[in-house]
Amino acid sequence: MTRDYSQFLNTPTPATGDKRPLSALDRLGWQGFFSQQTDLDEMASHPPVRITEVNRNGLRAMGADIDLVIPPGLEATVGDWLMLDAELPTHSRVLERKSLIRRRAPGKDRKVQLIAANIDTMFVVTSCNADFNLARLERFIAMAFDADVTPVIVLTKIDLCENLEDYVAQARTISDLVDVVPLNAKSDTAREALAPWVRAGQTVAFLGTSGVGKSTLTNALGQGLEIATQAIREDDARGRHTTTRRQLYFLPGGCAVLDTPGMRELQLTDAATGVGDVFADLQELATRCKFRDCSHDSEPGCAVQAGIAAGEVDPSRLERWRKLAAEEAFNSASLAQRRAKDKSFGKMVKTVKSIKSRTKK
Ligand SMILES: Nc1nc2c(ncn2[C@@H]2O[C@H](COP(=O)(O)OP(=O)(O)OP(=O)(O)O)[C@@H](O)[C@H]2O)c(=O)[nH]1
Ligand SMILES: [Zn+2]
Repeated sequence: MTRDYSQFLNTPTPATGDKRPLSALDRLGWQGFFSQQTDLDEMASHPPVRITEVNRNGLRAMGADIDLVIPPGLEATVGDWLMLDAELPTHSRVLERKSLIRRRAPGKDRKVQLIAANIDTMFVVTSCNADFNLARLERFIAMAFDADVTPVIVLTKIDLCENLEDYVAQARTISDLVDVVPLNAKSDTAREALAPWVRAGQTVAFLGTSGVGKSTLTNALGQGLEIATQAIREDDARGRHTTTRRQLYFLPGGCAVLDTPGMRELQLTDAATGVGDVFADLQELATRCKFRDCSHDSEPGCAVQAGIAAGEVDPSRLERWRKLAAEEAFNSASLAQRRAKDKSFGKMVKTVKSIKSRTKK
């Protein structure tokens, strides 16, 4: 007997003009991508729940009429969808992710940490002032591409800036695939400007350095919900302030907003694909260099240098590509690779020290 799954398997992402009432799952960000991974039987016995919060007690999971805390032990992160095993919650099945933002933990063990899953849009926020930095924007965009998240560049503080066109033009040089949205985060029009991405059933996040307007924008979307100020700050062992909570907030219109400090401090790691996507034009050009390991410096037959000579390639962009690729490679290096590097670095330091001490004597 074939069962008719069509009713729930075709859960389209609600469109802007869609007046259909939103189900509890819609509001949590349930999409066709997830329903395709399950069936009615499983949904009945193991209902879908989304991880909306990660804290010390475990993972908070919400579904239709479900709100529980799963104790630590499940390899899942905020934004994940699970098919809940009510008896043994830590054995719940984690659904395949639409997108995943990870990072390597700083410090010795360099374990990969899951930051957030199933984000649809990442607003990369910068302001039209000294914060604006093309290299940093490119790095954030590369991260988004690598995580399979759609990046959108948001330029804030346009009300305080005189040469807006310059900023917009520069931001547009980054990638043809990325929209650029200039706005005043404090004005009533901010919500409207982000509306194409902030839709029911979608999950969005803000990324950017401190003071660029992420909280202001988050609050603008929430209409006075004071979302971003709800994060709990605690002192860590070293007396620094850290936000221990990572949380998804749900807007009245049915869109989820992620607020996590981890997102704000992302280092570029394991994002070689993303870097390649941002600099796709240069990467393509480089395939025509004479040598496969061309460093695009002074090698003969370098197609990239030829592009610069012909005025088709911006030399500063090549420079940023190099730096970003190097940063990515360094941060993504395995512990063993780093140890090897550290060893040779350590040797060098020793040599320098012994030379110094000898010359002192
Ligand atoms: N005039 C103007 N002020 C803005 C705009 N966006 C943000 N601000 C102001 O800039 C300051 C910093 O904004 P926040 O929203 O706190 O910045 P943030 O990115 O959340 O900063 P962190 O929480 O430190 O990461 C606040 O005083 C805002 O009112 C803007 O578009 N125009
Ligand atoms: Zn080359």
